[in-house]
Amino acid sequence: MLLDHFFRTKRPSGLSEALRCELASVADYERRMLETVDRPVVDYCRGGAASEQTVAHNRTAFDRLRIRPRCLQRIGGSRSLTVTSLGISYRLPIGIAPMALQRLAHPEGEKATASAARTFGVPFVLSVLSSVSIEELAEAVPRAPKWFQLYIFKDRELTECLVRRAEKARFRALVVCVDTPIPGLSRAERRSPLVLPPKVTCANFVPGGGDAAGKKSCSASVLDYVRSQLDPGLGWDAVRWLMSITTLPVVVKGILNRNDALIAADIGVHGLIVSNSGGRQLDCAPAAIEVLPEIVHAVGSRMEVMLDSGVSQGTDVFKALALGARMVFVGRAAMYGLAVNGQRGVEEVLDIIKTELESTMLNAGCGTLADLAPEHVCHETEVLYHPALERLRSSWRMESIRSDRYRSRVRRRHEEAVDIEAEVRDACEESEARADGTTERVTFQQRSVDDAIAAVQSCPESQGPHPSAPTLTNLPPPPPPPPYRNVPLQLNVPRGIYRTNTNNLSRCNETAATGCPLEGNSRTARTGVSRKDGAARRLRAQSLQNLCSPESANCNR
Ligand SMILES: Cc1cc2nc3c(=O)[nH]c(=O)nc-3n(C[C@H](O)[C@H](O)[C@H](O)COP(=O)(O)O)c2cc1C
Repeated sequence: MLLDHFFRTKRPSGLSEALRCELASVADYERRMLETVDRPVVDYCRGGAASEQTVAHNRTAFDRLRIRPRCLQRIGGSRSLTVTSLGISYRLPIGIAPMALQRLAHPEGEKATASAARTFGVPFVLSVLSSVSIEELAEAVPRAPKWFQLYIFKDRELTECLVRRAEKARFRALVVCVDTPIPGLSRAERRSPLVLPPKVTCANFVPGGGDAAGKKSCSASVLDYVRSQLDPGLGWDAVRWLMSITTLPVVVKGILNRNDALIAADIGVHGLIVSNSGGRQLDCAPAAIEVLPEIVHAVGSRMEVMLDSGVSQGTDVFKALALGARMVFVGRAAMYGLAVNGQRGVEEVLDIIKTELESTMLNAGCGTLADLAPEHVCHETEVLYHPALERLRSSWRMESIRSDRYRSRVRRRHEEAVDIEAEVRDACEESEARADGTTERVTFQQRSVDDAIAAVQSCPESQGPHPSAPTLTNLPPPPPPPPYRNVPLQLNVPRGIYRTNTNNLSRCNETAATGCPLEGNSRTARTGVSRKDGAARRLRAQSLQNLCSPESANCNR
């Protein structure tokens, strides 16, 4: 009954085509899940530790990375996404992360998720806190590529027993979670505690679910018992111990620090998963994707570095793989699919992510996983604060300031008595501020882009390949700009763009004679001044200017 209450009747038995069309992304599945299961289960699936900053941060950290495509890469016909991990070949570089108590989301629980993983040829990691036991799962989905996640409990006998059961059930790897010295603090759970329905329990710890392990506890508070077995006193020797009792490859999950990664490599673990457990353990931890590059840099050549936390779309997978992850795991994304439509839902979620990954790869110029490289990803700040752009910006700022000065002088000229002497003085000062001998002003775009490229080429960072500007530095020198008089005057130019253009001046003359349709023209037709003949040219420009001024008798506006 209680189980029915949790799996409310809202769950569709099979998704209609129309409904499936609405589910085009993992976010759609998340929204749909809200209507499918009860609030405490929603909180259990979506929630994180304490203020849930890490949960949010996992998302924003991915969003702040930009994908920098390469073009015309001669992408061949082979589009395989196959990856080899821990000696086994998988069809996708995506796995399903361990998640406890999946029968809360769907009656089939872990069996459905593992079946979906088998369909897609990806690894499924069974949580030690699963609601389907090791043996039950192995029997139900014998051919799914299965890994087993465990904690090293206070009771080592219990831990060893679980390892033996996983080995016997032909699991392919052990994933030891090291970021959980105590259970995560969930505020949502504190507000509305999750009451497990009788049929949903930690199946590995109840009689019938196993042998010695089951005898340790069969009370209703199995979960509490398992939680009490978490050991904050563990050290790296415990991982060494685990490796000593099994022949299965050991993967350490929950690494966020390069020093820990180095220790893991030193003691010879086979792989690690850079993870903050989806923000469910330490609030305010860094996003996994943020620390991935430093960890890959530290130990990537010595072991397989994988990642989970925050992966919910193909672009996330692309970014993680480009930054050096061998494989990524999805947690909540799979759980949402499971809650909405069981095995089918998980398959659809995997299909969405796979399709998005393929599309991202092709659009970024990558035909195979081997083509993905760090050059394809950069942080948004690298784009926004690149030295070349800084030059561009400062150039723009200066032009704007000059432009404002110019405009305010024009206003004054029309509103107050014009002090020609002061104007001439101003013009001279302005021309002094420019490089000596400059008699013409070029457009903002031309000058600042040339400056920026020159700056990048001369700055020391650009001597070697600059990670964020490889193409800019490799560019041949830009061709000389076209002769100045050939550049047509732009009417809707941004503030600060003026130039000498006799054609336009004469056009302005013509329009002035017939009635000036565009006052803006007059603003752009300004003559530059040099130190020598600044005053004279300035005066000439001003008289032309006045022809088109609003006060001009020809401009009836
Ligand atoms: C509902 C739920 C239960 C989880 N249970 C476990 C668990 O039993 N053991 C474990 O190591 N990680 C557990 N995790 C963490 C996942 O393995 C994984 O690190 C995390 O979900 C990845 O982040 P993502 O959900 O943003 O993809 C759980 C995550 C969720 C969402």
